Amino acid sequence: MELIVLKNVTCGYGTTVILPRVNFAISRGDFIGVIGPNGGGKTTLIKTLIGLITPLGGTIEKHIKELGIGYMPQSATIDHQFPAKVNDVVFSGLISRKKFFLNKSDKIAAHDIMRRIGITDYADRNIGELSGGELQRVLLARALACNPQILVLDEPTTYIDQKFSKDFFTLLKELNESGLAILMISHDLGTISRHVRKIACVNRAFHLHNSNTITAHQLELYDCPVQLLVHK
Ligand SMILES: Nc1ncnc2c1ncn2[C@@H]1O[C@H](COP(=O)(O)OP(=O)(O)OP(=O)(O)O)[C@@H](O)[C@H]1O
Repeated sequence: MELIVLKNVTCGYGTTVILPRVNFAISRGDFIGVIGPNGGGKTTLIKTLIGLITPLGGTIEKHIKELGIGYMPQSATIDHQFPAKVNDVVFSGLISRKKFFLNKSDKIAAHDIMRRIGITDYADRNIGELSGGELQRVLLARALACNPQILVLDEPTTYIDQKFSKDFFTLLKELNESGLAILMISHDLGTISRHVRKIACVNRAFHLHNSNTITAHQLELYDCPVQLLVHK
């Protein structure tokens, strides 16, 4: 079942085209890794998908509910000094243009996801006091709080340690197997290959590779220079 369909979508800013004519669909149960060099357009693509940037051309069809997309931004882009408590940041994932007040069941669902991610102990702390890894967990809980149909992750594992990384991918696998579509940007092709089903190569053009393994030759064909690292 297709959740989002991009038809000839051109992504960019003002008059600057970053990705021309992208054709691609995200379906229930997809797990897509997004790779590409710095400045290739990965974040631009994701921001276009979730509606933070208006496409310069083409159409995006969305067959999802209100708050159907959970977005975990790069933690480096977050203002750590913003005076907000962990609880409030997680609950903010449930706020939309149509819904400004949370009911009891929203809060129970948000607390449940906080428990699954292991952040209940610091629910009342200010986000400015958290380590990079702790903040990343909070951002993941925020993205999942709305029980989304699509989860979009921008470099989610930058600060997290090996132990949580394992729990993190186990949780993603469980959610994905129950139908959640996941789109994950990562510079680590080893991590991508181990967890995703398809790979999107983004370098000022968009190519969808329908497998989780990719060779150096294929990366060259897609004009997508990414280092191939062997993980042991
Ligand atoms: N708000 C903006 N206005 C104009 N150009 C922008 C804006 N944001 C990003 N860009 C440009 O768009 C291009 C693609 O950037 P983008 O952040 O999408 O790349 P990326 O593939 O996510 O890179 P990275 O791996 O470094 O995070 C870059 O050249 C960047 O300078």
